[in-house]
Amino acid sequence: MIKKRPHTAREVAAFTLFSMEEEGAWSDGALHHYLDRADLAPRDRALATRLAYGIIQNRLLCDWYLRQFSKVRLSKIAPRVHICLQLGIYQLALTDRIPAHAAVAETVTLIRNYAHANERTVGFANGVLRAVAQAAADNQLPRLNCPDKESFYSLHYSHPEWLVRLLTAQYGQKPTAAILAANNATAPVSIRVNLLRSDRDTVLKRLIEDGFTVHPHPKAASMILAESGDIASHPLFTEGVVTIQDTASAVCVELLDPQPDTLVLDCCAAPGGKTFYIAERMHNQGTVISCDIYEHKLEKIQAGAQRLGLSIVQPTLQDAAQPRAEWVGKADSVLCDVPCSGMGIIRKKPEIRYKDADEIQNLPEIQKKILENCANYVKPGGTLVYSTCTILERENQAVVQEFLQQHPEFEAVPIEHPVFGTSENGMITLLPSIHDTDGFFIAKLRRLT
Ligand SMILES: C[S@@+](CC[C@H](N)C(=O)[O-])C[C@H]1O[C@@H](n2cnc3c(N)ncnc32)[C@H](O)[C@@H]1O
Repeated sequence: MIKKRPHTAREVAAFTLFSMEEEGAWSDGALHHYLDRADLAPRDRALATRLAYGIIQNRLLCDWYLRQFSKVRLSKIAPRVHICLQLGIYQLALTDRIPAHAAVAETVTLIRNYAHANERTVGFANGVLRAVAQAAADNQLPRLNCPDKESFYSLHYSHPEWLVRLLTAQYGQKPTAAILAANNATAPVSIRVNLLRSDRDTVLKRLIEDGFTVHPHPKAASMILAESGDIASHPLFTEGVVTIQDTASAVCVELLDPQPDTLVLDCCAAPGGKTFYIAERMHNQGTVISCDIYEHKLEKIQAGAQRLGLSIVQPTLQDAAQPRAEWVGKADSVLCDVPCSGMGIIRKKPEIRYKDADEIQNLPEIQKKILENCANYVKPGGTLVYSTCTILERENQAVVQEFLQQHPEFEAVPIEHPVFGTSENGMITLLPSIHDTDGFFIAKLRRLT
């Protein structure tokens, strides 16, 4: 992290982007780190947030504009200078409320102060930004000229072309455009009420009294949607009355339908969001074995269970791809919420879209191994749910279909849920563009023998 204390919204945004580039920091963690240190007025906090996320959400488009105006190749521009130029171009070309002179002057100041730039580089950046500002003022910004719809969407919505092509092959052109647009929109914060401690109406009333803009989810009975406010700092959160959880995750647990006094195995459980809802739906009666492969992540499960008063949760170190003899045939319900590419949660973590395509190529192999192994823990008549927070079929339907072909002892269970509707083949994909949730896949299976 950058040691200096940021003093302006643009410094917070720049430091956040530098940390992501230089240390691989996540956008939300880095942004909050610098916002906490900056002590900005609410308006400037909002501007810093908008700039940081705006650049991540529009990086490819900003670079395209930069290429049109820069005589220097992008690969030859130093990383911090490049980030500052993206910051300037975003303000000049893609927003309409920020005065151009402030965008140019403050970007040049950032380059001078934080990008280790010499006068020649500062002059180059100044020239590029002034040219963009002039073109924007004259309504003469270059128009995207792309050979096909996919390459146009890729630039227009700043998603890599391989991802756009994959989504188009799966969902079609128009639905893909809607998904990409939804990925760049602001997601509401969704809150789930711990029904062991309160009820939705009471929580809604309290949050409204405390100045939050909240309303009940129109289709998910357990959820509240908040448009603003820091729920995690509210006493209702610290006292374990509410959890921040996407509606799609709640739907996943509702389809698993865990019952009190049963044994549930949550095989890839950290940080524990679904485990907590499972234990709440079991009225804190029975056992939830909550596994993860990383020991340090088990502490998060433990802390969350304690906060919510859930004593039946047992955080357990276990590789879900490796057999554990004493669990075979014992569980009433098994949840495999497997590691995935995360291409459904771009709305919340915008940088996920830029993951290396090769790095996520082998995920289906790991996912199949986990499903294959954890299926052995389900007792006859028991339920197996496979889920991911991605919308790529190769990690979803393809994994489950192959599993079902090889395991006639399992059958798909038709799904009916108010948030999604019905699915005869036991598989559903929730989409930000349709369901206003994270992109999420859920398959519900039953063990016959
Ligand atoms: C999608 S996240 C789970 C989210 C969690 N179910 C929740 O609702 O909060 C996947 C988790 O699987 C864990 N994981 C990855 N590989 C694993 C493995 N082989 N066995 C068990 N856990 C694994 C990761 O550490 C990560 O915490």
